[in-house]
Amino acid sequence: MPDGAWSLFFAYIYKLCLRRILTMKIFTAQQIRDADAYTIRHTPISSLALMEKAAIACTAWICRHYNEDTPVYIFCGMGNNGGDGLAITRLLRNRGYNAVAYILHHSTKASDDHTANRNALQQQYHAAVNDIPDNGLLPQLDRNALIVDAILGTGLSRPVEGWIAGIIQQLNDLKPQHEIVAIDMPSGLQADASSINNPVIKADQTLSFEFYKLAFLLPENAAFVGEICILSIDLSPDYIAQTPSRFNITDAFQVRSIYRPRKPFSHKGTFGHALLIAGSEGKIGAAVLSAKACLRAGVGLLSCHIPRCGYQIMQISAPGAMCFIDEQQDHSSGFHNHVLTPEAAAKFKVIGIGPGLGTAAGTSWALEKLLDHYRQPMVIDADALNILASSPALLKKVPAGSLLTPHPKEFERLFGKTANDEERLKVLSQHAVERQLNILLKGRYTAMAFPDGSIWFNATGNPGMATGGSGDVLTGILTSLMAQGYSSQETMLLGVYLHGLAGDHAAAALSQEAMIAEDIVEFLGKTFLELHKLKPC
Ligand SMILES: NC(=O)C1=CN([C@@H]2O[C@H](COP(=O)(O)OP(=O)(O)OC[C@H]3O[C@@H](n4cnc5c(N)ncnc54)[C@H](OP(=O)(O)O)[C@@H]3O)[C@@H](O)[C@H]2O)[C@@H](O)CC1
Ligand SMILES: [K+]
Repeated sequence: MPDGAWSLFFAYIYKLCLRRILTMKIFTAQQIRDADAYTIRHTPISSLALMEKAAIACTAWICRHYNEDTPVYIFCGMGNNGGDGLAITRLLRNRGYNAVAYILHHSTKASDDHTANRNALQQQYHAAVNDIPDNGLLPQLDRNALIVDAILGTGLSRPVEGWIAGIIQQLNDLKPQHEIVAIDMPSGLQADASSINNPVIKADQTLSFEFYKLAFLLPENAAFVGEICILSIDLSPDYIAQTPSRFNITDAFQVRSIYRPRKPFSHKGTFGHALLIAGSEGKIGAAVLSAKACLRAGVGLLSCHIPRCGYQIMQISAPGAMCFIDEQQDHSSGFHNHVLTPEAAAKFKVIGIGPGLGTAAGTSWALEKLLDHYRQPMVIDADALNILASSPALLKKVPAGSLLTPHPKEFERLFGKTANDEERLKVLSQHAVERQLNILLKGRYTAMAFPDGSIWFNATGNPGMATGGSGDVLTGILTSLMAQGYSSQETMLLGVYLHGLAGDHAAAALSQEAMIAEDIVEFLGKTFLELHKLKPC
């Protein structure tokens, strides 16, 4: 290749990598509007051309997923979201689809780009433009038609009510006979605030421009957003790089840049010695799963502190793990003894505690003693969190930098109930900052709060992972990564990503229904191999 071609090629790859890194940011609706305005000001693209780019990307997506026989009804609002819908109608018509736009007059004034696209559509396909006046009725839809929701996007300024709320309700009632694809946002959904109890379109698919919106990642909005596809429209990388975002989402490239492949002269001492305190009578399985995951995730040495009843089970199930056997038969109450002196504590690079631990009085007492002596960051999960939840004084003793891994119920026990998911995120972040802890709130998009106030979301994983023991596996992975020298933040981002991806591989091989927690452990190897193959950007 000639020199000029090489430099163009490298510039293209650089831009791709940069874009990947930048689109991990989750912007507010206002920031998205600013990105739009900045792009129009600083690059040779007009706002109408940007809308055309967005419409081309949506049209291509629709054509990939629905054939030309599908009647397409595109409901458009009066702003630029509606403008997108009008442009999509024209582009679908150009490709031979029977697409018809219905403009809902919820406002007396249309945006400039809406008007321009209305005129363009009308000029080319006069019959494809229909107006529904304020208080007007929806048309009768053909069988198996596709509904495109281009009513309201990021310009939503208040909860929807009245006539337009009724339209949203009627469109939702047309499911499941008709699928709904939402353009940029399901109409009625607020990008940055809770939409609980508001009328919102229930999309099967949301085609979002450039970024995830915070609302997409909140469990309370799952029924509105459906599947998410992020379509790039080349918003200014400069704006994106310069603009701070409190919320972010991890991706493979970022995780790859955290992951450190092994050097040829490494030995097991290089990868740390972890102490896992887990298990009680009837819950030794949790300890085993966690231990297996810890070993599979690459720890150098693993010691497990378990009650007497678990000794043989652990040795047979996870022969790679060493065992400390508690004096108690059915629960542990002597694990604090490992850290009574700084020399003893220094033996372990990290302590992971909680899976299947139980909340016996002796266990609570030992946890308090452990926290009195141990000042290194720990991984704290399950029953250890439940013990902390029962004693605010104990929670205060958790070493700074520790990693807490509550599921929503445990979170509520620790930090109280909240009215909605937006408030829950605030509480999550507030505790991470005030207590200087890393707290990950498990969910479809696990939210990871850092002590600096930022929140990262993870997108790997699937509903098949909602199975007993999945959390124990995560604790094992996190403990393993911390033992190998990853910081608490690196551990959270990398560990949660790996756990989800291993779950995705397990689901692909076995189905979401049939996969069990052990399978997540089994597929960790494939996940590491996949990460290894990626080149860090
Ligand atoms: N960002 C980008 O880079 C790009 C963005 N693009 C697209 O632009 C979209 C944003 O467009 P936008 O700003 O015009 O806002 P939009 O969502 O159409 O709504 C505004 C209209 O709704 C009205 N309205 C508001 N609230 C209401 C309510 N509760 N109930 C009823 N009406 C309500 C409001 O009128 P109002 O009544 O407030 O005077 C106004 O008429 C974005 O989502 C994406 O699709 C792409 O084209 C390309 C690049
Ligand atoms: K929409």
